[in-house]
Amino acid sequence: MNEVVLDARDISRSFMISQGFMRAKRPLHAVNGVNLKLHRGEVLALVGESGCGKTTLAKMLLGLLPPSAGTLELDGQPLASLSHLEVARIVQPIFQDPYSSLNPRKSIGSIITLPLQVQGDKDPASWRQRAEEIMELVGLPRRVYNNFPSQLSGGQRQRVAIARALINRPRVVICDEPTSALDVSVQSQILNLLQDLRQELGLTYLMISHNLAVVEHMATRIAVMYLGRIVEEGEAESVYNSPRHPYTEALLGSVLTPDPSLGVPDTHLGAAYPNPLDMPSGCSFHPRCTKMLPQCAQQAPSPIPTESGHVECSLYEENKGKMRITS
Ligand SMILES: Nc1ncnc2c1ncn2[C@@H]1O[C@H](COP(=O)(O)OP(=O)(O)OP(=O)(O)O)[C@@H](O)[C@H]1O
Repeated sequence: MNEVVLDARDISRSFMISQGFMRAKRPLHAVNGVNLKLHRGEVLALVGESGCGKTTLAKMLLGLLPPSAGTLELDGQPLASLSHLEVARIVQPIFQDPYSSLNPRKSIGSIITLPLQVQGDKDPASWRQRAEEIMELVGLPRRVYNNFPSQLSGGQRQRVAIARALINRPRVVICDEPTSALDVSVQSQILNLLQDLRQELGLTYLMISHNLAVVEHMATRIAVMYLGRIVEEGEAESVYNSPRHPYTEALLGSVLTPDPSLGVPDTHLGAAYPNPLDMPSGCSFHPRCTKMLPQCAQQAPSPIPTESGHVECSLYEENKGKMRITS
């Protein structure tokens, strides 16, 4: 369980944003100094509101977007030294929308076997057999091999996406909201399937969600992201049962507005999600925090170790390597 399969050290990614004609471009810090370790066999849930940087972080971990700063290692090797094909053999994504992530003109068989072709598998005669094996594992009947995505239900399409991701037996799977586009009745079936596959194939998951409840029964660890930073991280049970960061508490209470672009002030938190181009001074959460201290508007908190992770909040201070509440 202690083998590190993915290690992100202080990684950041910014985008230069133009705010209109004749105005200078400004950096938007989508991911801002994130440290994250994925240990073999664990399910790390990355949670946070829309726009906090989850997808940007996932794209960097998949080698699809280079970090502006920091280092990334996959299976002990610097990600920057690996080719796209090598990265794809180690880490694979499963996206949220099985309607748009599958090519409607390709048959299920060709969708599932495409990664074998891309990786230059030398034995095309075995592709169908390998596809059927993985179809059985994900609960898809063999008879759909020659069907097209439009002939399948949403749940079956997500099973196709899972089969495609797993056919080359990656070690890490990044699941980006894997059930949010599905009917509620199907969501738990897909989560249970992912859980079974993890055990059977020894997989490690990074599960991205804006909703802590969705990942509740799967996560072994939880990382809470806010405006590009991991503000709290730790063992799932500890984060659920005794959340330290006021933002984690708010997420657990599910009181956040789902779409920050709506600019709707959240009644519980008192203010809308900030514009990432105009980051608040000090602690970036302070304008919405119900427990704000006088220093929070000026001073960005440093990470403080907890029993199983860390929290970035001035309510706590480090005392001989342990955390205590600021007096
Ligand atoms: N290619 C890009 N160019 C400019 N800005 C970007 C780009 N990609 C992301 N951003 C900005 O970076 C910030 C983080 O976006 P990101 O998509 O990573 O967040 P997210 O948490 O995944 O959101 P969602 O849950 O809606 O997918 C947002 O403010 C977004 O507008």
